Amino acid sequence: MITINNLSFAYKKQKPLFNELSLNERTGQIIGLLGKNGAGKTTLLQLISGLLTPKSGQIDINGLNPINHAPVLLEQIYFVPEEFIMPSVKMHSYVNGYASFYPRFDKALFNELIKQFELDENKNLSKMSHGQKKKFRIAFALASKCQLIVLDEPTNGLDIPSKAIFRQMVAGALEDDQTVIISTHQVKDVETLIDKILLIDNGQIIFDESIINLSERYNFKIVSHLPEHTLYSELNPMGYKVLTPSDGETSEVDIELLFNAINDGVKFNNEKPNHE
Ligand SMILES: Nc1ncnc2c1ncn2[C@@H]1O[C@H](COP(=O)(O)OP(=O)(O)OP(=O)(O)O)[C@@H](O)[C@H]1O
Repeated sequence: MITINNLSFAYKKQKPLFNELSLNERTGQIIGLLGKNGAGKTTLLQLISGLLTPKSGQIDINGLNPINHAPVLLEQIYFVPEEFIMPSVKMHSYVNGYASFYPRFDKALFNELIKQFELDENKNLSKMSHGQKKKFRIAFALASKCQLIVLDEPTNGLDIPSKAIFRQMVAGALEDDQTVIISTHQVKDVETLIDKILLIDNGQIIFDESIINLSERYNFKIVSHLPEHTLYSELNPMGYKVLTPSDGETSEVDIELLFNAINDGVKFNNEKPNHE
């Protein structure tokens, strides 16, 4: 559904940010896009959403190039930026005006989501707090039922209960034909949600792996003594957080540990472990 071939991009008077970046993602996944500050996550999301134009290379979303702004594609992409300004209108007026751009918009779902987020639909959007505005945009994005939902740092500004509600909403509100890309540094907020991890560095996707494969091939554990086959470890109040090849048990992927291990140069392979 999302195919990127040899994408190159540079901001004006800046050195190239992406150089021949390629990517192929099937429909129906929740993708976590990770990377250090300035790696280009927001820029890549904007390119995918048709808000920026590549210098060269092709982006293809459901067979269409987002930069052509075809209405049939625009009505299937919803992008929630990290920072945004809301107009001075009441929530219900905004929804009445903008929902019609999204043919699959589900008003009942929207009402349910704003109830869960404890938002008041009679409130003026411009007078909402940062976290409330963010919750409104997330609720609108999910209710849009767009085939591609792009969320840039969605949990920044959300209070602790809202982060859990966010996870439940995303997990519960999606159809099989929807793909969600979440760019975040708050990996704990999405750890139980995402199906795969993309890691961007130096203008390239340097890691592209499903959570299920990672949990089959590697163990992420807290131990008091370093095991023999430790690939990467970090000191922890309980001893060590360690990454090892799988011993046959599956363990939940610790994305922060994984991220640090990749940055430390640990090599991950595609082979399934043999425990016979
Ligand atoms: N409008 C712009 N003009 C020029 N340079 C820009 C612009 N927007 C971003 N950049 C630069 O492009 C690079 C990538 O920025 P981007 O915001 O995509 O990174 P990011 O991975 O989302 O970063 P962060 O994690 O800090 O949010 C940075 O070096 C940034 O300074």
